[in-house]
Amino acid sequence: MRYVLASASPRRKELLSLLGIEFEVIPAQKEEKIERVKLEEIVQSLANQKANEVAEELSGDFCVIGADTLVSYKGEVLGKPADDEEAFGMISMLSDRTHQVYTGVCVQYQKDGKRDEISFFEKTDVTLYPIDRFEIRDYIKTKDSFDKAGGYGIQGSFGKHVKSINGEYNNVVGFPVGRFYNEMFKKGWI
Ligand SMILES: Cc1cn([C@H]2C[C@H](O)[C@@H](COP(=O)(O)OP(=O)(O)OP(=O)(O)O)O2)c(=O)[nH]c1=O
Repeated sequence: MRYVLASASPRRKELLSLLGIEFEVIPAQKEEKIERVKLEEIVQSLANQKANEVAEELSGDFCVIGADTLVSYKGEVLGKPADDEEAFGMISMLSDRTHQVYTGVCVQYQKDGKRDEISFFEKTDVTLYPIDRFEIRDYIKTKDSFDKAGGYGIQGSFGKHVKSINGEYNNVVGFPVGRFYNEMFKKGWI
């Protein structure tokens, strides 16, 4: 099977590699559109748009994987911060509280001319210790914020501010590899 990851995220590439399958990377290029209200629907719709965009370019047998990660705190949806100030605002809001990280995954699978799909989301609760403004400034100086939903990366130096998580860790990093593997295994696609 020709496995294709429709994502430019280096974290997703690393996480999918854990499954030991050979795959190509063809990132989706278009700006995704948010048309839903519930976060679990938004991340699945965005993942769907990414996977479909790449699948439309392919023919024959393929298995295209798209994913999207967003952070949510009390109804506010946080994507990637546009600049340092926005990152500061996001991390201040998340400090000393519990927020949710949602990743939507969509798999477009085509074999012998038949198309099928998997779509799911995973939610992980993340609780942070209190972080003061000097610590936030120091973190933002590392430039680790800018390409990450919510303005932080749990896998880097920000890890010292994480008190607890409830749910799949890799979901926070951008790809719930455990859930993905199990969904794929049930379908016989891996
Ligand atoms: C919360 C959090 C997010 N992230 C990352 C995962 C995602 O790469 C990113 C959210 O952006 P996404 O838009 O989901 O993905 P992307 O733009 O990196 O890649 P593509 O659209 O091509 O698939 O934030 C972390 O690495 N660590 C974290 O702790």
